[in-house]
Amino acid sequence: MRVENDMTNETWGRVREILREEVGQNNYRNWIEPLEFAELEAGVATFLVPTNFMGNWVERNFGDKILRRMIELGEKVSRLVFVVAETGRAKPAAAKAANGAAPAAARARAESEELPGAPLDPRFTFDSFVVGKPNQLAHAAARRVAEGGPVTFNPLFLYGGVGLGKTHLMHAIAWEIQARNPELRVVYLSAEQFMYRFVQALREKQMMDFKHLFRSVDVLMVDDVQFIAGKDSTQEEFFHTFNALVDQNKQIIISADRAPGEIKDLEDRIKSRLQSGLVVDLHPTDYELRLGILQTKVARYREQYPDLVIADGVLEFLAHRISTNVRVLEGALMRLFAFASLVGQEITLEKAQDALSDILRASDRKVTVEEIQRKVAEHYNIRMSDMIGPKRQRSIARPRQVAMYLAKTMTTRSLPDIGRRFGGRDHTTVMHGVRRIDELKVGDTQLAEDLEMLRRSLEE
Ligand SMILES: Nc1ncnc2c1ncn2[C@@H]1O[C@H](COP(=O)(O)OP(=O)(O)OP(=O)(O)O)[C@@H](O)[C@H]1O
Repeated sequence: MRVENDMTNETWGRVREILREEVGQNNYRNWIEPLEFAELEAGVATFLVPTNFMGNWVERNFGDKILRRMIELGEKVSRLVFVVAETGRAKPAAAKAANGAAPAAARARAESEELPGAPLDPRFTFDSFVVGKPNQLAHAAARRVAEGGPVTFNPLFLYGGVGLGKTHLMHAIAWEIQARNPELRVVYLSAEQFMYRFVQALREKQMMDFKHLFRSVDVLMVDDVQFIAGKDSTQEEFFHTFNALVDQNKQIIISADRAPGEIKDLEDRIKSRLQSGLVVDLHPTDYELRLGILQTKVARYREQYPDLVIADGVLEFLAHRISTNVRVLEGALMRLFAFASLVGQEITLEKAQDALSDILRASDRKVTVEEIQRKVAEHYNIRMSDMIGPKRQRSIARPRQVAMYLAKTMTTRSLPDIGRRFGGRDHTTVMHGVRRIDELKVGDTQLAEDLEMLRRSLEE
């Protein structure tokens, strides 16, 4: 037994190192590092965790990964068990959590109480949320709710496509409320977790406890509520919880991937309840917001790694080329950071394109140069033949440059290739055109708007 445990301790050390790479530094610090390996007996590996919630969370989110890696390293393990450590043994996750972005009191509280919620991500605060046109309203509403005061919007319903910041905003609200009012019981969880807890309570005949727990919170936040569509008894319970809390004037915040009315298989009475407060959506990101997010993240990263050098134009290129989903954008940036730290060199546009070729391909909208030319010609009311013809007067040349610019930023075509498609022009002419538009758009808001509008309609 002793020998086996020593071996496993060593394996666990190696598994942790692999997971550090796999799940990222923040996840690692929050969830993996605080785990304490206890023993491996009869195929069951036991870990000590600071709280039940943490155990559940790790099991659900990282259990498979841990198990797989242990097996790969030769351990005879078939199951993981997470046991709450006696006080003072394992350290609470949040006390060691990432960059200190979240208020310390709130962190301590979130960990210390057995509320029925999921842990909050310390990175998701208002501080780290970049505001732009597409998310302005959602952000303002979230701020208002987080500031407390009389409950005016109930529920606050946030919706939007994948990776646009719904979860981030919800966590930010939770952190802020807890920082302002540490005595409030704020519970954040996904609709899936709500169902999981509900089913567990049913199975273990603890419905009274379940009801009591959920009705005793001050702020309830349920993420991805579309998940309960079609799940009748969970919907029913959710409806009752919702009503009980609203009756007590407790704040409810809900998110989903679409507007309440568009969630299929959701009971009408729930739809109408969800619509009864404030419904705001997070629009797909635009170029400016994407660039803002990239710049903010690079600035943060540089605080830790001042040696990072990213050439001019790289972030602009990414903001142009990567889809509206912020998660993909972040993934690309993380890859660049990793790349930079490995090769220790400046990240040029070329290197970025190289390192991110798969991501760029995946988010390639496959717009053709010809489509761009047509769209631009239509927009500026010039003929296609003029777009590729020799005329040089400004009323023709400027739209042509706009089209060249869009061709360069929206397709993977090289400059000579683009030149060929513009009536056999030289690549330096294309380069000049692209640069000219790049310069002009800074001071010329009309041009900037035209570009955005054209891009959007080409992306559709
Ligand atoms: N405006 C923003 N500023 C900074 N980071 C952002 C912003 N919007 C999104 N992000 C980041 O993008 C990632 C995805 O965001 P989040 O998980 O909140 O998306 P979501 O809308 O909940 O997506 P899903 O529908 O997949 O649940 C997160 O890491 C988040 O921090």
